[in-house]
Amino acid sequence: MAGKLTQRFAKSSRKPARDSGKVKTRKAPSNKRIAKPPRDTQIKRDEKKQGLNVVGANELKWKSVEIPDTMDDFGGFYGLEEIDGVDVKVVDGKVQFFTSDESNIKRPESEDQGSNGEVEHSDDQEMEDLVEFKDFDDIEEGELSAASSNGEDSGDTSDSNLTLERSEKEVKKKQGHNDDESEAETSDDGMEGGSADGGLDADVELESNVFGAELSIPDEVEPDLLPHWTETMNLSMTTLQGLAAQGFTKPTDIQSMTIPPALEGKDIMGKASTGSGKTLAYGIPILERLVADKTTVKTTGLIFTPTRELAHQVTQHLQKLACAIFKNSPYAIVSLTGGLSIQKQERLLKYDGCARIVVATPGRFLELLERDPILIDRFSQTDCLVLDEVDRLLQDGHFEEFEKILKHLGKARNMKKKVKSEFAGTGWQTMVFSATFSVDLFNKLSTTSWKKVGGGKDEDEMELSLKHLMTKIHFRSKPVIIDADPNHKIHSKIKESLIECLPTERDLFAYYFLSVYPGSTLIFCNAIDSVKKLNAYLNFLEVSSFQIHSSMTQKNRLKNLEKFQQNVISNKGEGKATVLIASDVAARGLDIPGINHVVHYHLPRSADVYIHRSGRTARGEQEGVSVMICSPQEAMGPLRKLRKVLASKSAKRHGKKWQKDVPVFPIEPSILSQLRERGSIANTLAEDQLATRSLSKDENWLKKAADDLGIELDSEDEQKDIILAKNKFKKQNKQVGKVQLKSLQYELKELLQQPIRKDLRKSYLTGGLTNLADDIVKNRGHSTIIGHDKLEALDLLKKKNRK
Ligand SMILES: Nc1ncnc2c1ncn2[C@@H]1O[C@H](COP(=O)(O)OP(=O)(O)OP(=O)(O)O)[C@@H](O)[C@H]1O
Repeated sequence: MAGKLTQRFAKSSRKPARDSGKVKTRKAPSNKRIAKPPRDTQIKRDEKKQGLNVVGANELKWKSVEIPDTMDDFGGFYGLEEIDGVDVKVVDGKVQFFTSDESNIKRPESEDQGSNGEVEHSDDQEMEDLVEFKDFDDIEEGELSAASSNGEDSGDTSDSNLTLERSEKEVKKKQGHNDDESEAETSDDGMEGGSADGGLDADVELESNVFGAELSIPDEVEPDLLPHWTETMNLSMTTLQGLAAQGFTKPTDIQSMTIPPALEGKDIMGKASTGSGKTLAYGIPILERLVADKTTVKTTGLIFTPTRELAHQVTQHLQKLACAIFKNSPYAIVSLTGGLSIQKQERLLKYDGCARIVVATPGRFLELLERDPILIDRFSQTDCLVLDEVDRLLQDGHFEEFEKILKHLGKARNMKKKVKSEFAGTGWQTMVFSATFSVDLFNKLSTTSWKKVGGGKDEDEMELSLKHLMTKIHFRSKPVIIDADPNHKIHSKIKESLIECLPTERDLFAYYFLSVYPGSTLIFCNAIDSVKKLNAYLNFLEVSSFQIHSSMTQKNRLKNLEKFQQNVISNKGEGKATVLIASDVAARGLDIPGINHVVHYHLPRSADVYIHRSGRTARGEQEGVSVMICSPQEAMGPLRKLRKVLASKSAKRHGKKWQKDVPVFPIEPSILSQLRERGSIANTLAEDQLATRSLSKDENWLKKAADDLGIELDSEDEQKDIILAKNKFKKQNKQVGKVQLKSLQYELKELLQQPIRKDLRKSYLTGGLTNLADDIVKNRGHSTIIGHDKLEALDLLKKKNRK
């Protein structure tokens, strides 16, 4: 019987591989899931006899489904389309549509029709339907099996989980949503989102995978090409190819200490500094298991991360490692996170060969398990469980979700054990990792009493943390404890420093730092409001600045990460700063290549956050700078505590003063004074911009609420609500009139055109102490400050440390 079909219309704008002919020439994999044409044709003929038209998805006249504005969980529903009077059948794993109602079919005038009225499909058309289906979130069974099991081309490999859904955006636009300003996912402070980059084009798609890069994979790797790997561990050719493709010639400390026991199946508790390669320390053992497990299609490894970005990044990292076998299988290693369509993820998980390794955030993973018990069964058979950034995963909020996940999977696993002995295992291998295990680090820096949490004074920090972990995670036995860098809490390649200033001058000092030390800088703020304000401020000062915080939509977060990275490359040659301003959503795990400086606009609330934030620089073999902007009040309390917690054991033993631990960053007053005026105007403009946006949002919200309630709103109602009125008044106070706005903008423009000079000296091109002309010709001087040396913040701090 014909029913009502509902389809999620979410075409990727990426060009499918159809043109290349690769899809057409795809061969069936060994499990023969590709549709068999003869039977297919027979069914079409039978249906025709019954007066039914067999049509492609593209030829149906889908109608948009109205979604009520009040539905807040729009992630999976915007862009829904439906149709009546169409029957759908799966024939040999291929979806077919049948309808007797001609009005359901789009008929372009030029289209050829066969004598019986059936649309003749060319081969190309059929292929288009197949590709379209993948993009509709509905994936052809044979196609996926083919892609994932034999590694042949499955079309556009860039269509990963990061793919954006155009129609979703279009519908949102129609409904008056600005992407950058929509969706408060886990809003810390209840504030609205803001323009990500002061006018980011909402139609811009992600052009590349944010964390991805093209690799050239060697066909074979002679073991003696990677002796550092092959001499100490027995790795498959697949892994060696992945390592060689990325140029990783030797394991990092945490990798050489972790991989051998992990390959033996031991549970691991691993600690190593930020940026030291922990992802591959657990990724390689999982890949080795997967390569050895040729017969099954089960999920070999289940990896949990606390943030979505980190899950996507880990996925990319493992995809690169496994490039030799999964080069063209974008779904073999997948991330399951919130912020992206749950329906798509559910469909994906139904196919054999997909999700051999899963990287998930606990919230979305639990949601998926609770919607489909079959998934509980499937994931309970996994071999290996990893908790990346375990200390964060087990903190409030996440832990309840994680505990439920463990309960579901554990129960299913035990049941299997009783019923079918071949499924019985001794439990999965568990590996947990972080750069911060010490309980001390988690104490809030702002608390007045400084208490050491934990047991005896001399008890090892890792042992203490393990006790804590053992109560939460069920290891099979006591795990192997690995501490790759017991003497350092902060990565030894990070040079720390401190800028003291008044709380109201943070913006100015941040601008100073960026002006004198251009490069790629990641600035962390404690509040989303501050992220938005600083972003607007820097944009007015013509600094390339982007923002990322938890009240932005997931895709805008990823988009801004991508834009930041693109700008880092283009600005580098010109000696200009590129800035990413972030809330702590970006503090953990993110591996953004080439960050030169991390600036703590506010001191973080705990020492572990400080370590993770700072660790966004000095990744892998690189060095980096971490600068704290600190008010006198912060210096008295939180900073003191922070330095005490971070002090190395030897410094503590020698009674070294915490103040000497971190050098003060040198500031040149003459340069600062030249930045003051422009900074002040930018500040007024930024406040005006944010207040105006916020007021217009409030107004829309009030109007909508009144409409929903069917009441008429007049300005007196607003006046009566004291909080509303106060808020409005506060914001209005920050606005400047149109005329003043124009004049300020003009003034700022003029100021920005004036060059900044070292020591406010009148410098002459060929005279004076510095020969500017010579500097310019030899590209020696500072790119924006006349008469100033080109100096890296890192070199400056190294010199200072030596002194
Ligand atoms: N053996 C290796 N040789 C060279 N570079 C490596 C090696 N292993 C990993 N890397 C690189 O080092 C960087 C940091 O790796 P990774 O993200 O795994 O660090 P991490 O220890 O997990 O950091 P965090 O604690 O901040 O999450 C990455 O860019 C990665 O590609």
